[in-house]
Amino acid sequence: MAEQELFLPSTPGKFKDKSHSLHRQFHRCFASTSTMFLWALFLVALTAAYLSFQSFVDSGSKYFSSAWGGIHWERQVRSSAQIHRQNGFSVLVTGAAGFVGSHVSLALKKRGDGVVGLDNFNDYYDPSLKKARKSLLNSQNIFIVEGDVNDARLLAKLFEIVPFTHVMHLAAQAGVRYAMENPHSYVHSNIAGLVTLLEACKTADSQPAIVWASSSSVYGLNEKVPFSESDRTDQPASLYAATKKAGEEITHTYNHIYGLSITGLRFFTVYGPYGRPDMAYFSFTRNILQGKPITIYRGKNRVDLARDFTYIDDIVKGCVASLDTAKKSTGSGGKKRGPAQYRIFNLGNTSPVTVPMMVGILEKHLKVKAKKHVLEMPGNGDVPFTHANISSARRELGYKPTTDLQTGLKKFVKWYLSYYGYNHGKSAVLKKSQLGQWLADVGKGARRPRGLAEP
Ligand SMILES: O=C(O)[C@H]1O[C@H](OP(=O)(O)OP(=O)(O)OC[C@H]2O[C@@H](n3ccc(=O)[nH]c3=O)[C@H](O)[C@@H]2O)[C@H](O)[C@@H](O)[C@H]1O
Repeated sequence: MAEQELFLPSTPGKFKDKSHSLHRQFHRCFASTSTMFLWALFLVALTAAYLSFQSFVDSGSKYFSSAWGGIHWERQVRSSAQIHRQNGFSVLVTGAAGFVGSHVSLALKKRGDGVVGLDNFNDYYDPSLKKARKSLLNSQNIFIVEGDVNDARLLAKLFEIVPFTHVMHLAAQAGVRYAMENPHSYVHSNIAGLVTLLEACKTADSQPAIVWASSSSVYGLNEKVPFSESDRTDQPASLYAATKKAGEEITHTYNHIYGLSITGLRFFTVYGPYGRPDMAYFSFTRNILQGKPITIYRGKNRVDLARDFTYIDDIVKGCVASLDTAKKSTGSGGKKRGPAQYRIFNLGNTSPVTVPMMVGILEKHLKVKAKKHVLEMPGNGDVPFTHANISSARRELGYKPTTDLQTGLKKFVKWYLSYYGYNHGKSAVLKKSQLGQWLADVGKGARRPRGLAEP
């Protein structure tokens, strides 16, 4: 009985009650489990929806933030890449709205090659100058895609649309001293961007040959002159130089593993019309015309700094000759099929000029005396001098610079005054009569500077 009581309800009611409450509990429990299940399902669905929305936004952000894509865009890319000469190239020029990039693009297009530009139009210096270069290229039917070399999807798309035979890689974060202000921009463009581009090139079927811009700054603190390609390059003085040196090693790796044909060009302080406003000859011109002082750095023991200033037209010839002599890449679709060409050349002028002498030439062409502040070179990445040995480029590329600094700066000043006018930004320091003289002496055939009445 006691046992029975253990297993049977003492009263049916009680039992009934108990079973009912158990049933209710079970029901409640089931109900709450199913509610929980439904809630969980709802939460999972919500999370999934959120995540997929996020990834849509992430992947789509490129569409939102950049101007590429679409049928019209593809048509522009195809048309720009069209070749108009026998055995011509189709070239992707990165940094096409930049100084060297715009000049090289125009030269290639002029001789009938297909050219597609790529540029992110960043604001390292006045983007309106980049827009002006873009307009110039557009007028010659060169289309510049607005985008970043770090955008792998964009690069894949471009290679899908055009079977580029060559890539002229000139997009980079330039400037030696700015690396102390914004070091990450150098890593972003000169390292990460380079790798993204090489990945796209290596995967392409067939792979393009690559010519790209390294820098004289890789010679760093070397004292042996002139600088030869076989000299040591393991003591860079700036992060800029270090990223260019890293670029040389990285391109070598892609050459070795994937069979990409690589030509690296060590440019020596390139100057000329449509140049970079951050460079000394350009900012000095602006300051001299505005009556502002210029700072001239001087090395240890009061030694003048010197550069192997190289005129843009000579550099363009070196770039084009590099494309012409580049052998094909041997790989395709990410697989190497044999050893590929790997070259490095100095593209300099072989006649260094000191910074004070460069200022003297500007003063002569501008007919205005500079207000000079001479300052001990700060330890900000500068090197005391550069001087290129170009025998290798002469032999292999037929490279022969023909413009000395006098002539090159005369052409630059002529362009500067026709582009900006003589009172770029601030009040003019040149009188109209002085300008008339200048036009007679220097600017024969030049357009009258903007905003200036006939002298
Ligand atoms: O060959 C290169 O690979 C590099 O060339 C260029 O660098 P640099 O040779 O340093 O040119 P740039 O700045 O014009 O200074 C010229 C001289 O003026 C001196 N300088 C400069 C500024 C100033 O205010 N005062 C001054 O004396 C300065 O001390 C120096 O002695 C490119 O910018 C760089 O991107 C890279 O391509």
